[in-house]
Amino acid sequence: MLRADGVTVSYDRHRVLDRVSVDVPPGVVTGLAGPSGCGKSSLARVLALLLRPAAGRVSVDGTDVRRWRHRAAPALRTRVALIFQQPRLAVDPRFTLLDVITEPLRVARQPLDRAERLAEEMGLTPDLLVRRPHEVSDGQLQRACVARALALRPRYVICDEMTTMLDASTQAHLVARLEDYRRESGAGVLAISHDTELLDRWCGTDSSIRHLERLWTRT
Ligand SMILES: Nc1ncnc2c1ncn2[C@@H]1O[C@H](COP(=O)(O)OP(=O)(O)OP(=O)(O)O)[C@@H](O)[C@H]1O
Repeated sequence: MLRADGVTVSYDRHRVLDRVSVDVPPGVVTGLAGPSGCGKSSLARVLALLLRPAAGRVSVDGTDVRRWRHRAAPALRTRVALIFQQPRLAVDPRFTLLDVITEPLRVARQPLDRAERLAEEMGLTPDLLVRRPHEVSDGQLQRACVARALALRPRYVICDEMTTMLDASTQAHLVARLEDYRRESGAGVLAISHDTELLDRWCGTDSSIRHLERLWTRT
């Protein structure tokens, strides 16, 4: 279980999350809905060990997180992957798409051959893999970011408005690939969106949609 327990986040003196708790169990999709600005991305960054909360606890499979960002224990950090809303802000513009996908494998000193299979599954052809971000569409770049997120076989995948700026067919393709990964690996997915219709479609019957606003008034 990936768990945030009573998490508070403030920027300067502005409190955006006030003792929020959320559980992301393995194996299912958990939906997280809420209007723009309510703190969904902040919670995503906390759960991905990228933002240290002012208060509260985060644990990954029972282990409390004590260090954050680059100081976080690699064994915990690599267990949670985050897919961002805007892929252009999430990649190094000098990288080719293949570099984007292999980056976590290189950092973890793991064999790079998995990258080609991931690229193929994401519908990225070899001619696209040698291009840089400015030479591909948003949808193609987001496919590379999803492949990168899955490279180290994370136990939890957080999708923060992953498909908001993409057309319906790219959106359906990315969701289908993540569903393949979830079923095959038993990973837990946290799907974050203001689009509750998308969450309804994605989460189906074996999952729950939580409304962040409701969560924080309850805690
Ligand atoms: N690094 C930051 N510094 C200062 N304020 C921030 C920072 N990041 C977010 N905020 C503010 O915190 C609040 C919550 O932002 P956050 O991005 O977490 O919300 P969100 O629900 O994901 O919004 P959206 O759906 O529009 O992406 C907003 O008022 C935002 O302006």
